[in-house]
Amino acid sequence: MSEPILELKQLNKSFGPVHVLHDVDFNVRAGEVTALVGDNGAGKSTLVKSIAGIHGYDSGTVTFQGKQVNIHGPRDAADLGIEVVYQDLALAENLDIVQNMFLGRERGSKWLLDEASMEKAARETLASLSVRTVKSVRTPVSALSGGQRQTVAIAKSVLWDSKVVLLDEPTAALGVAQTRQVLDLVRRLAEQGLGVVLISHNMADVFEVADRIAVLYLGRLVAEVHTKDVTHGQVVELITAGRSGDLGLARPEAAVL
Ligand SMILES: Nc1ncnc2c1ncn2[C@@H]1O[C@H](COP(=O)(O)OP(=O)(O)OP(=O)(O)O)[C@@H](O)[C@H]1O
Repeated sequence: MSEPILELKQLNKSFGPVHVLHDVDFNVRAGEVTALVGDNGAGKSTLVKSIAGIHGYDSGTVTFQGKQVNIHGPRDAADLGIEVVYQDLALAENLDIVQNMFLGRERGSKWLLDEASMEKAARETLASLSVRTVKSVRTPVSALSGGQRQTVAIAKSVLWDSKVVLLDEPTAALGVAQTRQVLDLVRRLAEQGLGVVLISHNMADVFEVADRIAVLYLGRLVAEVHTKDVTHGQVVELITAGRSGDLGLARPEAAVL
């Protein structure tokens, strides 16, 4: 079993009087896809935003590549190589793929921002992820399908030597074929050695690509299990009830309670 690249311990987060995350332990492992699942309001987005530095956490520790780190803002997360691909994707419609992939990344770039090198880097990144659905990197985002947009947003997140990528419902708005392409891409990220976190409500997607499943229930991490050790039914039970009697009896060692 690989050591976690990112390890959260006893994380707590409140918004005013609302205690959202309770002593959450959560691990991300390089080369693996960890699905983060839980009902609406369970705290998935709050956990991801804590990791991404969008908002802080009140207590707990974050260890990255074996060292304890502080993530106080998005810059801290980006400097560590932690990237989040949000559902709204934050792509600029009127700009092309290359421009979007470099948007907001002007500072401290490893490439001088001349058009030719940006275009080359964009093309190479898409090629390294075996993305073939996008014909030209000069296509404006407004002309791309939902799946292609998702692909561009994911490729953007790995352009900068990322180590951990968190994907918020990447297939939520996609059709069957596009979902297929994005799930393939999610697997390839892990195969390239990244630690991948997939937030999803779709059990079929989760069971298809995730190596592990972490379940949040009312702000508590109630289980972290190997996908191969559980059934859909057990995971649904963990999501809806915070426990699975079945799992408890059959494989007490599988759930970290
Ligand atoms: N900025 C905020 N201020 C106050 N409460 C918040 C804030 N952000 C989230 N919450 C509360 O935290 C809880 C968890 O919300 P969160 O969005 O993290 O859940 P989620 O698991 O991502 O849900 P969903 O699947 O619906 O996106 C909810 O009760 C929500 O109302």
